[in-house]
Amino acid sequence: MTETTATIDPKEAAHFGTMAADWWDPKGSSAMLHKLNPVRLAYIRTAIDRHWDSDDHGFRPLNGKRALDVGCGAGLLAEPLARLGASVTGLDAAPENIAVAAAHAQGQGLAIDYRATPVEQVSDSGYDLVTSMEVIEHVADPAAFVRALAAKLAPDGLMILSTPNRTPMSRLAMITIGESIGGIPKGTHDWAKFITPDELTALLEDAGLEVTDSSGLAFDPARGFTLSANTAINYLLTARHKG
Ligand SMILES: C[S@@+](CC[C@H](N)C(=O)[O-])C[C@H]1O[C@@H](n2cnc3c(N)ncnc32)[C@H](O)[C@@H]1O
Repeated sequence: MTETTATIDPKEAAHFGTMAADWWDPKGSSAMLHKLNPVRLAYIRTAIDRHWDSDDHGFRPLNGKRALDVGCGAGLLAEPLARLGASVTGLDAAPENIAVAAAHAQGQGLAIDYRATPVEQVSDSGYDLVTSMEVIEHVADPAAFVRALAAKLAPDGLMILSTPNRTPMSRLAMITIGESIGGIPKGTHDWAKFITPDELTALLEDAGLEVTDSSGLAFDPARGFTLSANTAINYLLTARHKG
């Protein structure tokens, strides 16, 4: 079993490790993440273009940039970041996910540095982009996790996080419906560990960052996930070093 560290809860790592084999199947146990991926990629792409004023970089706005995706699973976000030109490092608590991620990237001809290493034990830093999508609600110590993410971010870097809000609506959508008929494996979420935007903003500020943008991720059965002002279910935050 994966060891407990400041940020890794071994029970969470074991749970997600059981999902590794069908992670890339859009109808498999990670179906919800496949549904989220296009909309969060659109958000990230806009944030990148704004942050680096990269209109002129065309299809590869992350050329020459280093990206760190923490809690990468089997690489649903890491691979598009590599295609946008970044040199990508992906970390995950579940070694099974890292094995599937590495094999998948190789099959796609993508050179991604995948590691089953806790973020606080990564020795290099200075990443231009740090992402962690749908992860903080699964870590052992959210404050230590955010501090460790912040320590990896370059002085002018960009951090983007997404996570479920802690509201009656998120309990209904992500657990009551999501884990019964919504395709999310049972036991994936503990509502009490969900973090509100204000709580996450406070953790980021304590880690020396400031939030520069936020968006809700709303769901409706006809249109799927969309960016929205409504943060009741899930949301994205962009942050950078203060000052
Ligand atoms: C819901 S999945 C999200 C995967 C990926 N970020 C995505 O959105 O496609 C959560 C992932 O975080 C990983 N994880 C949980 N706690 C972690 C930690 N403390 N450090 C790194 N990865 C962690 C799990 O193993 C799992 O792969």
